Amino acid sequence: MSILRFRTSRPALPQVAIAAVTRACILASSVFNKLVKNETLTKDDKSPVTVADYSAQAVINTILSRTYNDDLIVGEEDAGDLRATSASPLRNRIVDLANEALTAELRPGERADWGVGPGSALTADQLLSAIDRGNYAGGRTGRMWTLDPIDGTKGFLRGEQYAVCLALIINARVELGVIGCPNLPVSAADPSGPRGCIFVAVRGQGAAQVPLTDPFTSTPTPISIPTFTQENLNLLESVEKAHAKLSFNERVAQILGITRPPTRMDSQAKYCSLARGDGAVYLRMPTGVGYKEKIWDHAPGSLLVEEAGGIVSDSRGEPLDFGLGRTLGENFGVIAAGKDIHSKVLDAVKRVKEEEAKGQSMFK
Ligand SMILES: Nc1ncnc2c1ncn2[C@@H]1O[C@H](COP(=O)(O)OS(=O)(=O)O)[C@@H](OP(=O)(O)O)[C@H]1O
Ligand SMILES: [Mg+2]
Ligand SMILES: [Mg+2]
Ligand SMILES: [Mg+2]
Repeated sequence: MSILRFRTSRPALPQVAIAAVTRACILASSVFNKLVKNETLTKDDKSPVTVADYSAQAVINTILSRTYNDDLIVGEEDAGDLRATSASPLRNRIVDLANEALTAELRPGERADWGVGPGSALTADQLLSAIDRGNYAGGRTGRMWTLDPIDGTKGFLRGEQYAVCLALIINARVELGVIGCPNLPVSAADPSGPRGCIFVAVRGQGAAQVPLTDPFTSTPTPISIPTFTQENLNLLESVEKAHAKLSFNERVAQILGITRPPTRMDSQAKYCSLARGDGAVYLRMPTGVGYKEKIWDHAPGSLLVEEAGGIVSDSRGEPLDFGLGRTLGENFGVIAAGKDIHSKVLDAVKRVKEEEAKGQSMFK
């Protein structure tokens, strides 16, 4: 196949990343309607993973490998559990789904030399190896991709928000972020209107949204964080209580005089909503059980917010460090907000931390 040969001229970066994310989004939304019980596994950390997570990672890693064959990938999933003989029904389903997504007809503006389209099917072994190309350990130097094939798997299983998330990191700095949100309304002003958005951010070039139905030929809509009035200020936060300390958020909201209820949604759809002004502050504080945040859960979202004019930091005000490996290191949480609000949130967060420390010392 010509697409497997080494290429001397590489295709434009965002287009390939958008094609990969779009195909994975279509795969995921088609799986949702047909998902049956034994197509979800529980990983060692007790979190769920479905045939959609595995096949989306296989599809995106395959496209990246065909177009940028030297690139390293830090991906969430690995194919270990799929290699057991007992996993053959699951494996077969993943192979079918991944090949269906890879070989689907080209869409307007899409090109076969991006590694997609009819004739690009792979064997089970090739697809399992593609999943395992995501096992890179990450680090401070060099060029790597980070992939969360389905971010918010629990949201996906509930039929709510989830996101396909891909970022390019060079020397620990996120240079490109692409996030696909199949269930997110194209316009928050029309929540029952059309759904499915792709968000794209390129460092130094801004942030934009394109519809999932026509990502290549439609004109991208630039997005930026607006100024919020006190009445409109609100928090964006996790749905899952085990993922973030929501009681902490409540106290921060009280200090900031926020009256509008929080918007709870799964996945990096929170960063996307913030970047286009559907919510004012994404606050994610550690629950205290020692969970380390993963780079694929924040890399594209953080660039999207920065390119939309916002600031992303941890709860000390330090930038997120994407050069530490697969995780962000010791967990100090995440604060993302527009430039004018971020410092106020940071001050409120510091105050709540002090209150908590005092509260704890009273009982010593
Ligand atoms: N214990 C714990 N603490 C903090 N975070 C955790 C924890 N467990 C999981 N995760 C990660 O949360 C990702 C899901 O995104 P959110 O937490 O933002 O959304 S939500 O909680 O589902 O609403 C989720 O991403 P996916 O695994 O891709 O779904 C996890 O990476
Ligand atoms: Mg997961
Ligand atoms: Mg995730
Ligand atoms: Mg995931």
